[in-house]
Amino acid sequence: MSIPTFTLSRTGDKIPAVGFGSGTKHKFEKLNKPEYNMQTVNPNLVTIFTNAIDNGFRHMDTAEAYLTRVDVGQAIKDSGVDRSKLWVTDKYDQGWIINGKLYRSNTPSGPYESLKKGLKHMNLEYVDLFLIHGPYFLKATCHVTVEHAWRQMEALLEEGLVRNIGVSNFDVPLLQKVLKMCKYKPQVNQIEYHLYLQEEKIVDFCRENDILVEGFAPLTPLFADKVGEDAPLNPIVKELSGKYHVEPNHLLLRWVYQSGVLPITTSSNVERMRSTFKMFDFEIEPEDFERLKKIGQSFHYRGFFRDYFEKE
Ligand SMILES: NC(=O)C1=CN([C@@H]2O[C@H](COP(=O)(O)OP(=O)(O)OC[C@H]3O[C@@H](n4cnc5c(N)ncnc54)[C@H](OP(=O)(O)O)[C@@H]3O)[C@@H](O)[C@H]2O)C=CC1
Ligand SMILES: O=C1Nc2ccccc2C1=O
Repeated sequence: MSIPTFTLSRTGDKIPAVGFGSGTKHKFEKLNKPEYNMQTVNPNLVTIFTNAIDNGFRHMDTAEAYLTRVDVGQAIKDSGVDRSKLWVTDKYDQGWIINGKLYRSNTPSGPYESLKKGLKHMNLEYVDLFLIHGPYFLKATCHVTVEHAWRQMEALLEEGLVRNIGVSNFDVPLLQKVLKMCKYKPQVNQIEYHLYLQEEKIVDFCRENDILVEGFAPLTPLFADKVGEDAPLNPIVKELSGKYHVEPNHLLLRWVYQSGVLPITTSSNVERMRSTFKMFDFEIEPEDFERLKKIGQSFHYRGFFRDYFEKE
């Protein structure tokens, strides 16, 4: 099975067009178990990530903040897949404010030291993509400004320890700040993106600047605990899943992909992992694509980083 790719503008590197996340539920599987930490593997997670690779994923998404670097590294080793055939994305933990609570960075000195640690924990010589994870550059979270952090990202690039650099959860003003001072532009911005959060301003800005958008939480419209029982897409998702003979998750992933955004999804379920790639076996017709888009725009839902993005 060959997975479609997106091409990054500066290097021409080809990134598999769907990624497997080791954050969200897996992050909590690590954080909530005091017997594990960022240096010790959780065998359950290694099994899940190895299953993902065994069942076709070639793009793994991890982060310092997830504590799952070591589990992803072990899964890569256990899978036996050649390193050159896998895409690995990692992220620098600059610290957070979530629901008003402050979380300090794991590496306040910045991305340089973070990545060095990460390579050790993953047992890798390089990562394909390294991102600044979030927009929270406060004295209380880390010791670098976003500009200092970006210089460190560029140093990692020049040393060959990372093949591409980018950001995550950056809005337009923060992207502009980096573009103004950078030697190498961000290649990627990973943001929350789904039918109920289409982020047109950020996506258009990224497109104009050759920055690939990756979308996390692409399946959000499926979850009644997030969007409610009567969310407006429910009937059309049912109708079109029937029309295209796919499951609702395939339709949602396909919509993200067809909109030019690379979805980062995850699962612990082997059957769901295996069937994810059905998203590449059909095409949503333009009229259906637009109907989904329009109905999606009639409702707003953001699951992550409301403190930052919904402050005004
Ligand atoms: N940069 C950032 O700040 C962030 C990055 N991320 C990255 O994105 C990744 C994915 O994020 P996430 O929000 O989990 O993505 P998704 O929207 O893909 O949701 C994944 C969840 O959906 C469930 N699921 C999958 N398929 C189905 C289905 N057919 N029906 C019902 N439930 C289903 C999975 O559970 P099950 O195991 O039961 O299949 C899993 O818990 C993260 O792991 C992380 O790597 C996420 C958040 C923030
Ligand atoms: O996957 C993630 N879950 C999170 C929760 C809080 C902050 C960042 C993240 C992720 O990147």
